[in-house]
Amino acid sequence: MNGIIKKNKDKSSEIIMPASHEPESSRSLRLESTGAVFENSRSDNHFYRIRCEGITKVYPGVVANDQVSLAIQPGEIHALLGENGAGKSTLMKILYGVTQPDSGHIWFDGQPQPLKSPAHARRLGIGMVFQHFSLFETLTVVENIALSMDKREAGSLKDLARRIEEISSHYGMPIDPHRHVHSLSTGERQRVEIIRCLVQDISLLILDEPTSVLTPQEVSSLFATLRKLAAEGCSLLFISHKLQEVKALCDRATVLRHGKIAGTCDPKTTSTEDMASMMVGSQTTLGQRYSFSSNKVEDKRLAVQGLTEAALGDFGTALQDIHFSVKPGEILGIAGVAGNGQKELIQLLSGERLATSPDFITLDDQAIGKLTPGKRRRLGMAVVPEERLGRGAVPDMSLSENGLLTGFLQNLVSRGFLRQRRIHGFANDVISNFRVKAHGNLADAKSLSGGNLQKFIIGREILQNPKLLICASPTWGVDVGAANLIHQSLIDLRDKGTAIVVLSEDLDELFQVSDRIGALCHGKLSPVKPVTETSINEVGQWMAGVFTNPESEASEQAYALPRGVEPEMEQNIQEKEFTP
Ligand SMILES: Nc1ncnc2c1ncn2[C@@H]1O[C@H](COP(=O)(O)OP(=O)(O)OP(=O)(O)O)[C@@H](O)[C@H]1O
Repeated sequence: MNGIIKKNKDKSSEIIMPASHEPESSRSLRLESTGAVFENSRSDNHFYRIRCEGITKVYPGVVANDQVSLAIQPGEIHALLGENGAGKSTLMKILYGVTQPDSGHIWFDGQPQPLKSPAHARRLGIGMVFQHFSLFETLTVVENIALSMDKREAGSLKDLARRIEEISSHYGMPIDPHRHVHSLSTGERQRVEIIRCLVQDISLLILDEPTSVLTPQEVSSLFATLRKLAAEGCSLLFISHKLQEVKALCDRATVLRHGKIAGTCDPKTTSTEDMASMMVGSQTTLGQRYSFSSNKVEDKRLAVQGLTEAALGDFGTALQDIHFSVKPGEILGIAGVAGNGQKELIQLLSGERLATSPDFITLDDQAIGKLTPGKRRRLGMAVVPEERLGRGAVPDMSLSENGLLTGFLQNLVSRGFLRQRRIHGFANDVISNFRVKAHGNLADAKSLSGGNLQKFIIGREILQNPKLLICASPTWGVDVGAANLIHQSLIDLRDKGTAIVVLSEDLDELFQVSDRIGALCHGKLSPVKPVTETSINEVGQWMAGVFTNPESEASEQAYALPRGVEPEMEQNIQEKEFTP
C-alpha cells in the first residue's frame, strides 16, 4: 500500500498523510444535481485516496465526461454506475492515465496528480482491471505479468512465479503461473489481470465490470478477495451493471448519466430499483420472468446427437456424448462455469470448428456438422459469440462494415458489388432498434462502449430473423435497461418461430428467458429440464457436475469439480448459496 494508512496492532488505522497541496478555491464542492457536499477543506482532503473535480472529456460528437467530480476514501469500495455509454469507462481510463481529460483536476493521496500514463498511475499505486483483457494468448501467466512490470521490479521469472503463487493463495485466486493464457477460461484470465495489479504495490484498484463474465461462485470468491483488499486499506472503484452485487459489496455509489454526475447513494440502503432509476432517469423494472413458449410442435429445428469431440490443445475441453434439441419457437438455456466446454460447443455449432461427423449436428434434419460457417448462415443460422471484440466484431471496421460481415444475406451485396446505401441502412436499423449509442454507422466498432457494442452485435443477428440463433452471454456488460431490451428481443424472436440457444453464466438471466435449461460441466451436458421443473439450486449442482448423464448407459454420476470451481466455491454450490 502507499503508506498513508498506518495499521496499529489493535487493528485500528491511523492516517499519516502529509498536508494537501490543494488550491483554496476547491475547498468544498457541491454536486449541483444532488446537493451533496464534499468537505474538501485542506485538513480533510487527506482522507481521500483519490479525488477528482470538474473532469471533462469530449470525443467527436459526444461529451463522455461532463464536469465529473468524485472522491474515494482509503479502504472504501466505491461503485460507479450508469447506463451503457454514460461515461464510466472514460472516467476510469482518466483515473488510470490511459486517457487525458480536456479539463479538471485529480488528487491522489492528497497531492495534485495529472495522471500522465498508466505507468505513472502504477507508480503511484493505482491498478486497473479492464473489461477486455489485455493478455498475450501465447505467453504464460508469469510471462504476461512480467511484461507489464519494470524489469528490476519483476526480478527473475522464477521469483515472480513464486510471488504470483503467494498472492493467489493469499487472496483466494488459485492459478498456475506456468499455464499459457490461451488455455485459460475467462474467469481464470480475469484472475491473472487482478494478480497482475496485486504483484505491484497498489492502494487503489479500479475494476471495470469484473463480474460480467463470472459465475455466482466465482463472484463470491472475487468479492472475498476484494473485501480482504479493502480491509487492508486498498480503495476500490468498482464499475458494474449488477445492482445486487453493488449492494452486496460497495460502501458508496456514484451514478453517471449522459456523462454527468446524477447523484451518489449508499447502495446498502438504496433499493436496486431506485439505483436503476437514478441511472436511466425513469422507473425501471428489473429481473422479470418473460412468457414461456406457446409452441406445441414437436419438430426439432436444431438437434445435437452424441456430439463427441477431442479437446484441442492441452487445456481445451473434450465434449462427451452431448445430446439436446431445440424446437422452433423455443429458448434452450445452457448454464456452466466458463471453461467447461461452452467455447467448444459454440465453435462446433457455428462451424468455426467442424465436427468429426456431419450427423452430430442437424438443422431441420439436414446434417450440418461439416458445413462451414457461411453455409450454415445460408441455412438460417446466426451466431453471437462470447468475445465481442475480435470474434463478434472487427475493432477497426465501422459499424456498417461490421453489419455487412454477417448480414451479407440481407440483400447487402448484388452481383459481387456492395450496396452501400443498404449496408448503411442495415447498420442504422440495428443502431435505432437496439438503442446503440454511437456516433453514426461510420463509427469504428472500437469507439463504442462495451455495452453498446454488445447491443450492436446482438441486434445485427436478431434483425436477420434467423431460423436458429446461437447466443453466448447476450447481456454481458449491458446495463439494466438494455438487458431488458435484449431479453425482450430474444423473446419476440422466439415467438416468431426462431429456435434459440443461450449459453450464459448468468443463472438469473437463463431463468428469465429460457423455456428449458441444462448445464455443461467437464464437456458433459446435464439433464435438460423445463425451467418450471427445476431450480437455480439444482442447475447450480449440475454446473458443479452433480448429475447423472441422461444418455449414458452406465448411468453413473458424473461428479467432479468443473474447471474454474475451487473446493470452497464447490462447497457453496453444495450448500446452495449463490448470493455474493
Ligand atoms: N475512443 C473513443 N472515441 C470516440 N468515442 C468514444 C471513445 N471512447 C468512448 N467514446 C464514447 O464516449 C461515450 C462514453 O463511453 P464509455 O465507454 O465511457 O461509456 P460506459 O459508461 O463505460 O459504457 P458501457 O457500460 O457500455 O461500458 C460513449 O458515447 C462512447 O461511444
